[in-house]
Amino acid sequence: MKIRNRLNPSDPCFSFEFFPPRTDEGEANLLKALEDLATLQPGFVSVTEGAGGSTRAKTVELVLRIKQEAGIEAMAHLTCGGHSPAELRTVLERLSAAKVDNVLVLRGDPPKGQTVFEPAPGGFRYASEMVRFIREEDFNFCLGGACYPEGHVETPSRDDDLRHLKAKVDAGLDFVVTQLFFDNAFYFDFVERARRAGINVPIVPGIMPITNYEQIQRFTRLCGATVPMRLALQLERVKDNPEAMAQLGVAHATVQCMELLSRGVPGIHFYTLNKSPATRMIVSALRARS
Ligand SMILES: NC(=O)C1=CN([C@@H]2O[C@H](COP(=O)(O)OP(=O)(O)OC[C@H]3O[C@@H](n4cnc5c(N)ncnc54)[C@H](O)[C@@H]3O)[C@@H](O)[C@H]2O)C=CC1
Ligand SMILES: Nc1nc(=O)c2c([nH]1)NC[C@@H]1CN(c3ccc(C(=O)N[C@@H](CCC(=O)O)C(=O)O)cc3)CN21
Repeated sequence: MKIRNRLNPSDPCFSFEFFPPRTDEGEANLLKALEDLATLQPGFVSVTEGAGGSTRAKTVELVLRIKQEAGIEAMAHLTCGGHSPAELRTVLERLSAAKVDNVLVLRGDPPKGQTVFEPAPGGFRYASEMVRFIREEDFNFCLGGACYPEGHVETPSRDDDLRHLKAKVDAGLDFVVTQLFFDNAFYFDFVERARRAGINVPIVPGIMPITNYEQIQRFTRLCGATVPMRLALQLERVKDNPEAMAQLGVAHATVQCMELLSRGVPGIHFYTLNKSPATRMIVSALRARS
Protein backbone atom coordinates (compact mmCIF):
# COMPACT_ATOMS: atom_id res chain seq x y z
CA MET A 1 0.00 0.00 0.00
CA LYS A 2 1.34 3.37 -0.93
CA ILE A 3 1.72 5.74 1.99
CA ARG A 4 0.41 8.67 -0.02
CA ASN A 5 -2.99 6.93 -0.06
CA ARG A 6 -2.98 6.77 3.73
CA LEU A 7 -2.24 10.43 4.33
CA ASN A 8 -5.64 11.90 4.93
CA PRO A 9 -6.61 14.78 7.25
CA SER A 10 -10.00 13.21 7.95
CA ASP A 11 -8.33 9.97 9.13
CA PRO A 12 -4.75 10.97 10.03
CA CYS A 13 -2.03 8.37 9.74
CA PHE A 14 0.20 7.69 12.77
CA SER A 15 3.60 6.26 11.85
CA PHE A 16 6.69 5.21 13.78
CA GLU A 17 10.36 5.48 12.91
CA PHE A 18 13.04 3.04 14.10
CA PHE A 19 16.78 2.74 13.51
CA PRO A 20 18.74 -0.48 12.90
CA PRO A 21 20.39 -1.51 16.19
CA ARG A 22 24.15 -1.91 16.45
CA THR A 23 24.26 -4.40 19.34
CA ASP A 24 22.39 -7.51 20.49
CA GLU A 25 20.93 -5.50 23.35
CA GLY A 26 19.79 -2.84 20.87
CA GLU A 27 18.21 -5.54 18.74
CA ALA A 28 16.24 -6.88 21.72
CA ASN A 29 15.07 -3.34 22.57
CA LEU A 30 13.95 -2.73 19.03
CA LEU A 31 11.97 -5.97 18.78
CA LYS A 32 10.24 -5.18 22.05
CA ALA A 33 9.40 -1.64 20.97
CA LEU A 34 8.15 -2.88 17.61
CA GLU A 35 5.94 -5.51 19.18
CA ASP A 36 4.55 -3.01 21.65
CA LEU A 37 3.88 -0.29 19.08
CA ALA A 38 2.44 -2.72 16.51
CA THR A 39 -0.60 -3.07 18.78
CA LEU A 40 -1.38 0.58 18.01
CA GLN A 41 -1.82 -0.41 14.36
CA PRO A 42 0.37 2.26 12.80
CA GLY A 43 -0.35 3.39 9.25
CA PHE A 44 3.26 2.48 8.51
CA VAL A 45 6.66 2.21 10.15
CA SER A 46 9.99 3.34 8.74
CA VAL A 47 13.57 2.21 9.25
CA THR A 48 16.45 4.68 9.00
CA GLU A 49 19.81 4.22 7.35
CA GLY A 50 23.04 5.20 9.12
CA ALA A 51 25.29 7.97 7.79
CA GLY A 52 27.25 6.98 4.70
CA GLY A 53 24.80 4.17 3.95
CA SER A 54 26.46 2.21 6.75
CA THR A 55 23.42 0.18 7.80
CA ARG A 56 21.88 -0.48 4.41
CA ALA A 57 21.81 -4.29 4.62
CA LYS A 58 20.27 -4.13 8.12
CA THR A 59 17.79 -1.46 7.09
CA VAL A 60 16.54 -3.54 4.18
CA GLU A 61 16.44 -6.74 6.23
CA LEU A 62 14.39 -5.05 8.97
CA VAL A 63 11.96 -3.51 6.50
CA LEU A 64 11.39 -6.89 4.86
CA ARG A 65 10.85 -8.58 8.22
CA ILE A 66 8.37 -5.97 9.38
CA LYS A 67 6.46 -6.14 6.13
CA GLN A 68 6.47 -9.93 5.79
CA GLU A 69 6.35 -11.17 9.38
CA ALA A 70 4.38 -8.44 11.13
CA GLY A 71 2.28 -7.51 8.10
CA ILE A 72 2.81 -3.79 8.79
CA GLU A 73 3.41 -1.41 5.92
CA ALA A 74 7.11 -0.55 6.05
CA MET A 75 9.20 2.15 4.43
CA ALA A 76 12.96 1.95 3.88
CA HIS A 77 15.10 5.08 4.23
CA LEU A 78 17.74 5.14 1.51
CA THR A 79 20.52 7.73 1.60
CA CYS A 80 22.86 8.96 -1.11
CA GLY A 81 25.97 8.20 0.97
CA GLY A 82 28.38 5.38 0.24
CA HIS A 83 26.53 3.67 -2.60
CA SER A 84 26.68 3.85 -6.38
CA PRO A 85 23.55 4.15 -8.55
CA ALA A 86 24.07 0.51 -9.62
CA GLU A 87 24.02 -0.62 -5.97
CA LEU A 88 20.94 1.47 -5.39
CA ARG A 89 19.22 -0.20 -8.32
CA THR A 90 19.94 -3.64 -6.84
CA VAL A 91 18.43 -2.63 -3.50
CA LEU A 92 15.37 -1.12 -5.17
CA GLU A 93 14.84 -4.33 -7.15
CA ARG A 94 14.99 -6.34 -3.93
CA LEU A 95 12.49 -4.05 -2.17
CA SER A 96 10.23 -4.04 -5.17
CA ALA A 97 10.28 -7.86 -5.43
CA ALA A 98 9.30 -8.05 -1.74
CA LYS A 99 6.37 -5.69 -2.43
CA VAL A 100 7.76 -2.85 -0.35
CA ASP A 101 5.95 0.10 -1.90
CA ASN A 102 7.52 3.03 -0.07
CA VAL A 103 10.97 4.58 0.12
CA LEU A 104 12.15 7.71 1.95
CA VAL A 105 14.81 9.30 -0.23
CA LEU A 106 17.48 11.19 1.72
CA ARG A 107 20.87 12.63 1.10
CA GLY A 108 21.97 11.48 4.54
CA ASP A 109 24.22 12.92 7.21
CA PRO A 110 28.00 13.18 6.78
CA PRO A 111 29.58 10.21 8.61
CA LYS A 112 30.74 10.81 12.21
CA GLY A 113 33.83 13.00 12.33
CA GLN A 114 33.03 14.66 9.00
CA THR A 115 31.16 17.93 8.65
CA VAL A 116 30.72 18.01 4.89
CA PHE A 117 28.74 15.45 2.90
CA GLU A 118 30.82 13.74 0.19
CA PRO A 119 28.98 11.77 -2.51
CA ALA A 120 30.12 8.23 -3.33
CA PRO A 121 32.12 7.94 -6.59
CA GLY A 122 29.55 8.30 -9.36
CA GLY A 123 26.87 8.74 -6.65
CA PHE A 124 24.35 11.42 -5.82
CA ARG A 125 25.06 14.74 -4.07
CA TYR A 126 21.44 15.71 -3.33
CA ALA A 127 18.33 13.72 -2.52
CA SER A 128 16.66 15.25 -5.62
CA GLU A 129 19.19 13.44 -7.83
CA MET A 130 18.22 10.10 -6.29
CA VAL A 131 14.53 10.90 -6.73
CA ARG A 132 15.12 11.65 -10.42
CA PHE A 133 17.10 8.41 -10.84
CA ILE A 134 14.36 6.27 -9.26
CA ARG A 135 11.68 7.95 -11.39
CA GLU A 136 13.70 7.41 -14.58
CA GLU A 137 14.07 3.71 -13.85
CA ASP A 138 11.10 1.42 -14.25
CA PHE A 139 10.02 1.34 -10.58
CA ASN A 140 6.65 2.05 -9.06
CA PHE A 141 7.48 3.29 -5.56
CA CYS A 142 5.69 5.86 -3.48
CA LEU A 143 8.52 8.25 -2.60
CA GLY A 144 8.90 10.46 0.46
CA GLY A 145 11.54 13.04 1.31
CA ALA A 146 12.64 15.21 4.23
CA CYS A 147 11.91 18.91 4.78
CA TYR A 148 12.96 21.49 7.34
CA PRO A 149 10.50 23.90 8.97
CA GLU A 150 13.42 25.83 10.49
CA GLY A 151 15.65 25.44 7.42
CA HIS A 152 18.27 22.72 6.87
CA VAL A 153 21.44 23.31 8.94
CA GLU A 154 23.64 23.68 5.88
CA THR A 155 21.45 26.07 3.96
CA PRO A 156 22.39 29.75 3.71
CA SER A 157 18.73 30.82 3.77
CA ARG A 158 15.27 29.36 4.28
CA ASP A 159 14.26 30.67 0.85
CA ASP A 160 17.09 28.73 -0.81
CA ASP A 161 16.12 25.66 1.17
CA LEU A 162 12.50 26.00 0.04
CA ARG A 163 13.57 26.35 -3.60
CA HIS A 164 15.61 23.16 -3.26
CA LEU A 165 12.64 21.43 -1.68
CA LYS A 166 10.41 22.51 -4.56
CA ALA A 167 12.92 21.04 -7.04
CA LYS A 168 13.10 17.80 -5.02
CA VAL A 169 9.30 17.47 -4.93
CA ASP A 170 9.06 18.26 -8.64
CA ALA A 171 11.59 15.49 -9.32
CA GLY A 172 8.90 13.06 -8.14
CA LEU A 173 8.13 13.01 -4.41
CA ASP A 174 4.67 11.96 -3.22
CA PHE A 175 4.96 13.38 0.30
CA VAL A 176 7.47 14.91 2.71
CA VAL A 177 8.15 14.42 6.43
CA THR A 178 9.45 17.30 8.52
CA GLN A 179 12.49 17.47 10.69
CA LEU A 180 11.51 17.38 14.35
CA PHE A 181 10.31 20.64 15.87
CA PHE A 182 9.07 21.62 19.33
CA ASP A 183 7.07 24.71 18.46
CA ASN A 184 4.15 24.19 16.09
CA ALA A 185 4.44 27.75 14.79
CA PHE A 186 7.50 26.60 12.79
CA TYR A 187 5.37 23.91 11.12
CA PHE A 188 2.36 26.08 10.32
CA ASP A 189 4.53 28.91 8.93
CA PHE A 190 6.49 26.42 6.87
CA VAL A 191 3.39 24.80 5.38
CA GLU A 192 2.10 28.23 4.41
CA ARG A 193 5.39 29.16 2.73
CA ALA A 194 5.60 25.79 1.01
CA ARG A 195 2.08 26.11 -0.41
CA ARG A 196 2.85 29.63 -1.61
CA ALA A 197 5.97 28.24 -3.33
CA GLY A 198 3.79 25.72 -5.21
CA ILE A 199 4.64 22.65 -3.12
CA ASN A 200 1.39 20.71 -3.02
CA VAL A 201 2.27 17.28 -1.60
CA PRO A 202 1.23 16.27 1.95
CA ILE A 203 3.63 17.63 4.62
CA VAL A 204 3.70 15.18 7.54
CA PRO A 205 4.92 16.65 10.84
CA GLY A 206 7.73 14.66 12.49
CA ILE A 207 7.54 14.61 16.29
CA MET A 208 10.12 13.37 18.78
CA PRO A 209 9.01 12.85 22.39
CA ILE A 210 11.79 14.12 24.66
CA THR A 211 12.97 11.45 27.10
CA ASN A 212 16.56 12.43 27.78
CA TYR A 213 17.89 15.97 28.25
CA GLU A 214 21.52 15.50 27.11
CA GLN A 215 20.41 13.57 24.05
CA ILE A 216 17.98 16.26 23.04
CA GLN A 217 20.58 19.00 23.50
CA ARG A 218 23.09 17.09 21.42
CA PHE A 219 20.66 16.28 18.66
CA THR A 220 18.94 19.65 18.39
CA ARG A 221 22.35 21.32 18.11
CA LEU A 222 23.26 18.91 15.34
CA CYS A 223 20.08 19.32 13.32
CA GLY A 224 19.36 23.00 14.04
CA ALA A 225 15.98 22.56 15.77
CA THR A 226 15.03 25.17 18.36
CA VAL A 227 13.93 24.24 21.87
CA PRO A 228 11.54 27.03 22.94
CA MET A 229 12.76 28.98 25.98
CA ARG A 230 9.84 27.94 28.17
CA LEU A 231 10.34 24.24 27.42
CA ALA A 232 14.11 24.57 27.92
CA LEU A 233 13.51 26.05 31.39
CA GLN A 234 11.07 23.27 32.27
CA LEU A 235 13.56 20.63 31.06
CA GLU A 236 16.35 22.27 33.05
CA ARG A 237 14.22 22.03 36.20
CA VAL A 238 13.63 18.25 35.87
CA LYS A 239 16.94 17.24 34.30
CA ASP A 240 17.94 15.05 37.24
CA ASN A 241 14.57 13.31 37.51
CA PRO A 242 14.10 10.84 34.62
CA GLU A 243 10.49 10.15 35.47
CA ALA A 244 9.52 13.83 35.53
CA MET A 245 11.53 14.32 32.31
CA ALA A 246 9.58 11.55 30.58
CA GLN A 247 6.28 13.00 31.78
CA LEU A 248 7.22 16.46 30.56
CA GLY A 249 8.31 15.06 27.18
CA VAL A 250 5.04 13.15 26.75
CA ALA A 251 2.94 16.12 27.87
CA HIS A 252 4.69 18.53 25.50
CA ALA A 253 4.44 16.20 22.49
CA THR A 254 0.80 15.38 23.24
CA VAL A 255 -0.16 19.05 23.31
CA GLN A 256 1.78 19.58 20.07
CA CYS A 257 -0.02 16.66 18.40
CA MET A 258 -3.48 17.73 19.60
CA GLU A 259 -3.03 21.12 18.01
CA LEU A 260 -1.59 19.67 14.79
CA LEU A 261 -4.56 17.30 14.48
CA SER A 262 -7.08 20.03 15.22
CA ARG A 263 -5.60 21.98 12.33
CA GLY A 264 -5.91 19.12 9.85
CA VAL A 265 -2.51 17.46 9.38
CA PRO A 266 -2.53 14.34 7.15
CA GLY A 267 -0.62 12.23 9.69
CA ILE A 268 2.02 12.38 12.42
CA HIS A 269 5.38 10.62 12.13
CA PHE A 270 6.97 9.73 15.49
CA TYR A 271 10.74 9.52 15.91
CA THR A 272 10.64 6.71 18.49
CA LEU A 273 14.40 6.12 18.89
CA ASN A 274 13.44 2.45 19.31
CA LYS A 275 11.57 3.08 22.54
CA SER A 276 7.86 2.50 22.92
CA PRO A 277 6.51 4.00 26.19
CA ALA A 278 6.41 7.71 25.27
CA THR A 279 4.97 7.18 21.79
CA ARG A 280 2.44 4.68 23.14
CA MET A 281 1.19 7.16 25.76
CA ILE A 282 0.92 9.99 23.25
CA VAL A 283 -0.92 7.98 20.59
CA SER A 284 -3.26 6.48 23.20
CA ALA A 285 -4.11 9.97 24.44
CA LEU A 286 -4.72 11.20 20.88
CA ARG A 287 -6.96 8.23 20.04
CA ALA A 288 -8.93 8.66 23.27
CA ARG A 289 -9.74 12.22 22.29
CA SER A 290 -10.94 11.62 18.76
N1 LIG B 1 15.62 10.13 8.97
C1 LIG B 1 14.86 11.13 8.67
O1 LIG B 1 13.65 11.04 8.61
C2 LIG B 1 15.48 12.42 8.42
C3 LIG B 1 16.80 12.51 8.08
N2 LIG B 1 17.36 13.72 7.85
C4 LIG B 1 18.77 13.91 7.46
O2 LIG B 1 19.00 15.27 7.09
C5 LIG B 1 20.00 15.40 6.07
C6 LIG B 1 19.66 16.06 4.74
O3 LIG B 1 19.00 15.17 3.86
P1 LIG B 1 17.97 15.64 2.76
O4 LIG B 1 17.03 16.58 3.35
O5 LIG B 1 17.48 14.42 2.12
O6 LIG B 1 18.96 16.40 1.76
P2 LIG B 1 18.70 17.34 0.50
O7 LIG B 1 19.62 16.84 -0.57
O8 LIG B 1 17.27 17.49 0.18
O9 LIG B 1 19.25 18.75 1.04
C7 LIG B 1 20.52 18.82 1.71
C8 LIG B 1 21.01 20.26 1.66
O10 LIG B 1 21.40 20.59 0.33
C9 LIG B 1 20.71 21.73 -0.10
N3 LIG B 1 20.41 21.56 -1.52
C10 LIG B 1 19.51 20.72 -2.09
N4 LIG B 1 19.53 20.81 -3.44
C11 LIG B 1 20.51 21.72 -3.74
C12 LIG B 1 21.04 22.24 -4.94
N5 LIG B 1 20.58 21.84 -6.14
N6 LIG B 1 22.02 23.16 -4.88
C13 LIG B 1 22.52 23.57 -3.68
N7 LIG B 1 22.06 23.11 -2.50
C14 LIG B 1 21.08 22.19 -2.52
C15 LIG B 1 19.47 21.83 0.76
O11 LIG B 1 18.98 23.15 0.85
C16 LIG B 1 20.00 21.33 2.08
O12 LIG B 1 20.68 22.33 2.77
C17 LIG B 1 20.32 14.05 5.86
O13 LIG B 1 21.38 13.96 6.71
C18 LIG B 1 19.15 13.20 6.27
O14 LIG B 1 19.54 11.90 6.53
C19 LIG B 1 16.59 14.81 8.02
C20 LIG B 1 15.29 14.78 8.37
C21 LIG B 1 14.63 13.57 8.57
N1 LIG C 1 19.95 15.18 10.39
C1 LIG C 1 19.12 14.22 10.76
N2 LIG C 1 19.55 12.93 10.71
C2 LIG C 1 18.72 11.92 11.08
O1 LIG C 1 19.14 10.74 11.01
C3 LIG C 1 17.39 12.23 11.49
C4 LIG C 1 17.00 13.58 11.51
N3 LIG C 1 17.88 14.54 11.15
N4 LIG C 1 15.75 13.95 11.88
C5 LIG C 1 14.74 13.00 12.01
C6 LIG C 1 15.20 11.71 12.51
C7 LIG C 1 15.49 11.76 14.00
N5 LIG C 1 16.61 10.89 14.11
C8 LIG C 1 17.39 10.77 15.26
C9 LIG C 1 17.19 11.59 16.35
C10 LIG C 1 17.96 11.49 17.50
C11 LIG C 1 18.96 10.56 17.55
C12 LIG C 1 19.77 10.40 18.79
O2 LIG C 1 19.67 11.21 19.69
N6 LIG C 1 20.58 9.37 18.87
C13 LIG C 1 21.34 9.07 20.05
C14 LIG C 1 21.78 7.63 20.03
C15 LIG C 1 20.59 6.71 20.10
C16 LIG C 1 21.00 5.33 20.48
O3 LIG C 1 21.90 4.75 19.81
O4 LIG C 1 20.41 4.82 21.42
C17 LIG C 1 22.53 9.99 20.21
O5 LIG C 1 22.93 10.18 21.32
O6 LIG C 1 22.96 10.55 19.17
C18 LIG C 1 19.18 9.73 16.46
C19 LIG C 1 18.39 9.85 15.31
C20 LIG C 1 16.92 10.27 12.84
N7 LIG C 1 16.47 11.27 11.90
